[in-house]
Amino acid sequence: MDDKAHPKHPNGINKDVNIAVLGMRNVGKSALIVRYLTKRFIGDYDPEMDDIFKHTTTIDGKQVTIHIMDTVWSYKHSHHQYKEDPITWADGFLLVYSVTDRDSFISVQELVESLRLSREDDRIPIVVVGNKNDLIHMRQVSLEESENWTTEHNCNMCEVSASEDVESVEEAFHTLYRQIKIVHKKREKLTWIMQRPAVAAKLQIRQSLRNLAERKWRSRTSTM
Ligand SMILES: Nc1nc2c(ncn2[C@@H]2O[C@H](COP(=O)(O)OP(=O)(O)OP(=O)(O)O)[C@@H](O)[C@H]2O)c(=O)[nH]1
Repeated sequence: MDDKAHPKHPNGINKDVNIAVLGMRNVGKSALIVRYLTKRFIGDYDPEMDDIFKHTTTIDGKQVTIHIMDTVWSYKHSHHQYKEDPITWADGFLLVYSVTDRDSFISVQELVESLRLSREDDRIPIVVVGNKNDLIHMRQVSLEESENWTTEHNCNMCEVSASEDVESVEEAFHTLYRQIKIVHKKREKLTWIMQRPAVAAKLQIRQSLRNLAERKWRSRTSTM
């Protein structure tokens, strides 16, 4: 299943998409990934199983390839040897909590903040997923609370059950995929604009003027 082939677009932007699944222990990260890849729910997983999966599927009528990384909580302090650092590797993040575990929801909130800080990007694609919504009697986090928090912090969210529902799990991954593609398209457009001769010339002139102004300012301050 593991295949690291990850072709680059001529302008350096990957055509494939990398998704890292993060969240506290026992929230159902592996269950969600297996459900998405195989449409099946498996109760227990081999903790040593491969941590990057390649998946080719059709989204919005297009055939696409997604690489999905399963992680171990807390990946930074665990002894698990990642081939890649999920923070720099991923184009987007699926942050999972369990609706039956308030601490796991708090940890997702912390993850949102720390991912945005470490990637220095407030618009990094993130989808927050509340798993195990089949366990109604054990619920500790309401849908309303989660929706309020994610709206306030500008992320998409959904509730799913890896054990009972295929569609909502698929929708969570595909929503994130679409967000990533929007970011890629914007970046592609920007690269294209920057490479146009007229724009490149303007930028060069602007930079030369800036350098000149800086040199003048330096020589003035050094003679004071
Ligand atoms: N009822 C219910 N149980 C679930 C669901 N998803 C996962 N589980 C169970 O929750 C437990 C943890 O699931 P995992 O997928 O191993 O969780 P994880 O987040 O990958 O855990 P770590 O590998 O320890 O980080 C297992 O016993 C699963 O069977 C769900 O949607 N509903």
